[in-house]
Amino acid sequence: MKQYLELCNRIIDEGCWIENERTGKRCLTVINADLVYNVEKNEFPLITTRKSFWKAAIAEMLGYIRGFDNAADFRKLGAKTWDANANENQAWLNNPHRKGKDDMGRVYGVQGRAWSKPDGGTIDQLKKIVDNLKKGVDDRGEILSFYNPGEFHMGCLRPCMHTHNFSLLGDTLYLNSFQRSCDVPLGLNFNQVQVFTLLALIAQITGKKPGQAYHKIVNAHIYEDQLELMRDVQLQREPFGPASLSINPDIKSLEDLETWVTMDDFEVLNYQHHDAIKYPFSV
Ligand SMILES: Nc1nc(=O)c2c([nH]1)NC[C@@H]1CN(c3ccc(C(=O)N[C@@H](CCC(=O)O)C(=O)O)cc3)CN21
Ligand SMILES: O=c1ccn([C@H]2C[C@H](O)[C@@H](COP(=O)(O)O)O2)c(=O)[nH]1
Repeated sequence: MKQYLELCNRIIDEGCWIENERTGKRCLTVINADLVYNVEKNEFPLITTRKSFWKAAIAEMLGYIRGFDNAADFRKLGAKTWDANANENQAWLNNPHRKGKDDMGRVYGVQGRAWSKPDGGTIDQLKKIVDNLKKGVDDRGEILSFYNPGEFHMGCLRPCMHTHNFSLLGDTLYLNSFQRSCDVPLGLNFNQVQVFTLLALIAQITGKKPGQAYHKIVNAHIYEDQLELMRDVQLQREPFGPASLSINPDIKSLEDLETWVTMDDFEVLNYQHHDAIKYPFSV
């Protein structure tokens, strides 16, 4: 929580106002933030100065693991977060690659599970990582990348958290996650949960101990219509102590994650929080 508050305060104290063409809004922006989550000690990085809808964040991550390309599939798991980008952005609605209502195109998990090869066929990046880690192998290239510039025109949004790089030191699994663009009031609340949970889950299904997750953010911003709520409401609240995450121990394989796992398999313990805040969302 401390590192989240420090980043919010830094944006407010030192941020630069930058015009964003895609959304038509101004963003108060800083460059570079490094957040660390202690997964080993189960210090779940949940925001306490407002209610966090952490189940939707985990549902989103599970959808990426499953390679979903459709906002309706995310909704069924419990995340409405892709509805707007799939159905309300004019540039995407006009895009000939859009396959109809709720289609997101070749984004995130599609790249993670079915990266197209130039000579035909696809690459399942996640399966290769899980298979290697299970065998105790870290080839120094255990990288899950959603960032495929050759297919940006076939998706509704370029991935923000675009790369997850796993590392094994003995029996301990580490994760470095890279994010190019971060909506700090809305997105980061989700992204922190996702980085933590991704390491916890991959460690669990590969039989490794989770260590630290390192989350690097490049462009961290607050949209102009979110600033007042952040500065005058959320940042005026006293944070509560940390929560922890409990994951169903019966989840043992990538196939389990792909088939029967639901949000009922996740529980948060000791979550004390202030009231929800409804931040404006920019499509
Ligand atoms: N401008 C913008 N910010 C983002 O954070 C973002 C995007 N666009 N586009 C792609 C995804 C979608 N994400 C989202 C979308 C919506 C919420 C959101 O509305 N959260 C609310 C309520 C969540 C709920 O009820 O489940 C929140 O209070 O956190 C969060 C993240 C993160 N990403
Ligand atoms: O996981 C996510 C996904 C998206 N965001 C935010 C960051 C930006 O505010 C927008 C994406 O806009 P771009 O013009 O493509 O940078 O969505 C996030 O914080 N986390």
